[in-house]
Amino acid sequence: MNMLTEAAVEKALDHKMSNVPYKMIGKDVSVYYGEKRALFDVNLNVRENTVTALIGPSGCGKSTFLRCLNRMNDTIDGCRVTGKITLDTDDVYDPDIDVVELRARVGMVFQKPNPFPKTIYENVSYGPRIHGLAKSKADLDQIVETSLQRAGLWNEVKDRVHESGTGLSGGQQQRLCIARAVAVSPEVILMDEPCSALDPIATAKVEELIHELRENYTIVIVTHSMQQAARVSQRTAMFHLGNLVEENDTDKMFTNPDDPRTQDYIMGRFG
Ligand SMILES: Nc1ncnc2c1ncn2[C@@H]1O[C@H](COP(=O)(O)OP(=O)(O)OP(=O)(O)O)[C@@H](O)[C@H]1O
Repeated sequence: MNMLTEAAVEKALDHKMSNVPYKMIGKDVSVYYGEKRALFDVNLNVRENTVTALIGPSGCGKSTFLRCLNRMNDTIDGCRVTGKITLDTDDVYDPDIDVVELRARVGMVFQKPNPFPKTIYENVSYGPRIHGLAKSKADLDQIVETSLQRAGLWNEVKDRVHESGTGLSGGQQQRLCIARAVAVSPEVILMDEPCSALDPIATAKVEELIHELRENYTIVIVTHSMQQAARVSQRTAMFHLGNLVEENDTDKMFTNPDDPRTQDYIMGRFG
């Protein structure tokens, strides 16, 4: 298949996004930090094997919504979430759900690469070990290798997996964090501005990786970069002042959005 045909197929697939099933459903999601309300009845669904970008001006609630998806807001004192979020058929906020298990199914990559101050091997093998995913040392070795391969890092580190993860470059550290998230076989990966601390070359590598990861995982990414949202995502959701303004196929959002606030934000008129 030549490049043109491939691009045409990709485009056609993008236009069929409305047929892609939902992996996560957010219904009437509101979030309060003490008295302050940060999200207002957000209805946003995340499609399977799709990259969904969350955009909007600073403080509009993108990270707050992202953190609802794997209950990371539980760790913030005074934070209260109402509404309903499901992962497949499971209620994410069911009091009986095992939150550690949930966060393995819905992994997270943060803004600043945050490897543990341990070896590359230990960074990637920690999750599989605590979740009992490997029966033997050989199994664990295999998981580490596959995860580093999926994160596009294996070739760069295969001769030094027993050296410190913090000795890697910023971009390599972020790919190590992606390998660490991938190692526990998540279904969804949440990324909160994963490239904001990276230079353009490292950013391009991570973006390429996000594109590849979509084959096996559902991805939700918060980004301040309109170019990045347009490059990596198939669906885009625009937030403003705690409200979901619009959610649509990414190419429609960037060419013919339904809401004037989306148009203004994309054109750099506010935010
Ligand atoms: N831990 C917290 N305690 C109190 N208020 C918070 C907390 N985290 C976020 N907020 C408030 O909730 C609102 C939404 O913040 P959030 O970080 O979700 O926005 P954002 O769109 O991700 O912003 P940015 O693009 O600047 O990261 C803001 O008004 C913010 O001040």
